[in-house]
Formats: sequence, structure tokens, C-alpha cells
Amino acid sequence: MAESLLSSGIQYEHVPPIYVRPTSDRPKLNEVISEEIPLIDLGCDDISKIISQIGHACRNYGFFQVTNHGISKELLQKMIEVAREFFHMPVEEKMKYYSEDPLKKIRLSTSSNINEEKVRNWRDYLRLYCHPLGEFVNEWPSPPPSFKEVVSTYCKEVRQLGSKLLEAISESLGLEGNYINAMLGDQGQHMAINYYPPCPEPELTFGLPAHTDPHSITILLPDQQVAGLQLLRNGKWIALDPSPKALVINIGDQIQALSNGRYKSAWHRAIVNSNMERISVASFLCPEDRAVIGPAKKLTDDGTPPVYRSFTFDEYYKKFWSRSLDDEHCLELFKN
Ligand SMILES: O=C(O)CCC(=O)C(=O)O
Ligand SMILES: [Fe+2]
Repeated sequence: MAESLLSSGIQYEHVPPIYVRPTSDRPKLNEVISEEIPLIDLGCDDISKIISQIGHACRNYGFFQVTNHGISKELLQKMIEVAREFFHMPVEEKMKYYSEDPLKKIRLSTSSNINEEKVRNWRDYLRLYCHPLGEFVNEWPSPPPSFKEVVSTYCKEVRQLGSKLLEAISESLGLEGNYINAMLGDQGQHMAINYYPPCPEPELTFGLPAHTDPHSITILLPDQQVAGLQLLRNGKWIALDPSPKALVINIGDQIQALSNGRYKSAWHRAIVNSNMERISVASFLCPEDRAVIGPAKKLTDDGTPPVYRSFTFDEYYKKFWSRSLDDEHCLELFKN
């Protein structure tokens, strides 16, 4: 199994065949455009301006970046550094956490869902459940010596930010501020620490192929040095240039469902490059398993038909992981 990991110390001269995408399904980097995505200053005094900017971004991009988000630059740096330390540890140390079971709550893995995929992705990742922290933190990796402390502090701060953003998203839809947080219950929190090693032939494969996130909201701490995230808008892939100090926010499938399709859970992907490793830390808020999710009643009161049927998050999440990442949008399976 150690040989499945990319961060095993093996240097590849060519991408092994299991990672090579069919010609029709490659990054086609010459077709990618560069376009600014909304950058929202959460420190702005004018709250109604923030809410309207968030609404605009969720309708038109499904993505935005935030500054003055309340998490210090030092903590962001420490989070990336401890992630790097983890992936630079000897493979034998890392293998203690290896698993191919997508429902396992603390696991190091590779690609995305190795047992469902025909082609692998050029990524290793450490996936951690993070809420309630006390239930999981003891099982988290150590070494690196500062991992538990840095990651738990980061998790707590990200959670507060996520909940504030969901409040603003609720208001931007014309719903009560606490509507979304109440509908989603005591949300779980997962983290994917993504590690994309340099890739000898980046035009043949993906770090992560196009996917949408199945949760409510994602807060992504991107590598400040190395770009790689791209999002799909109006049929074109846009390369996102990380803004210093900004966090990248994208709404997940649950907000698309709850907004009755007004807000987009956008397709996005990560590409790799030939000379630099790239790290990203994605934090996902996930509704309680038994939370019942469906279009908000207020958004269908005017006679607009509900686009999606109601479902529990548990049902959705199991469906999502039973498929390959780049299948059709999982929400298509929940349409009325
Ligand atoms: O690495 C990135 O920039 C994207 C990560 C991502 O989309 C994910 O973990 O769901
Ligand atoms: Fe994602």
C-alpha cells in the first residue's frame, strides 16, 4: 500500500499509466482563462454591502475570496507549514494513518476514492474529522509535534468564520440570518489537507479532477506560492490566483439545494505542475447526518417549483462517496 502514496519518496520520470487521463479529459491548459473572482472585505463597516457582495458571488460564481476574515496571517502560515511537515515525514510514519475507506474519520489516502476510480489523481491527502474536536484530536497525527495544537486552533477559528458566512448567505437569500445554520443542525467539520507533489507530465493528469463539494460550505487555505485551483464559469475554466491573506470560499451542494438552485455549487479542479509541490487545506462544514435539506420554503412561496426533493445529509453523503468524483453533479440525482 505504501507504493500507492505519491509522497513516498519515489521520483517519477513519467506519469505512470494509472494517472494518465484519456485525451478528451485532460487539463487543456491553453484554454484556461484568467479572471478575477470576487474579493470581499469582511472588515467593511457596511454589513449590507458585504451581504450583497456575497449574494452576487454565490449567484454568479459559487466562489469568492475573503480578507479581514479574523484568522491571523501567522496561524495560516503555521497551518501550511505543519501540513508540509506531515507530508515530508518518512513514508513508514505516515502509513500509520493510511486507509482506502472513504468513510473513515481520520485517514491518509491518495487520489480521491481509489476503489471507485479508473484513473488516479496526482494527490495525497490527510482527511480529518474535526468536530467535536475532543472526540478526534487524540487520534490525529503526532509527530509533527505541533500538529494537534496548530490544527485544532485553526479548526476552531475556521468554524466560527464558516458559521458567520452561512449567516450572511442566509440573509443574502432573503431568509432569517440563522435559517441555514438552524436547518443544517450542529454541523460536522472535516478537513482535507491536500498535498500535490511535483508531477513530471502535468498536462496528462489532475491533482483533483472537476468536482463539486458535497457539503454546505468550503473554506480553502490555498498555497500562497503555487497556483493550481481552477473553477468553471460559463463553460470556461478560470485559474484562480490566490490573493495574499485571502481565504477562498465556495458553496457546496447543500446550499445549492437549499437555495433552490439560485446559488451555484461550482465545478472546480486542481492542476499540478512540474517543479513545485503544492499544499491546500480545505475545511468543510457538513450538515448533521439527520438534517433534512431541501429548497427553503420562502423561496418557493411565490409559486417557483422546488427543483430538488428533500433528503437527509446522510443519504446525500453516502450517494456522493459511492461514485467517482467527476461523475455528473450529484444533485442531479435529487431533482424533482
Ligand atoms: O487544492 C485545491 O485548491 C482544491 C481542493 C479541493 O477542491 C477540495 O479539497 O475539495
Ligand atoms: Fe473541492
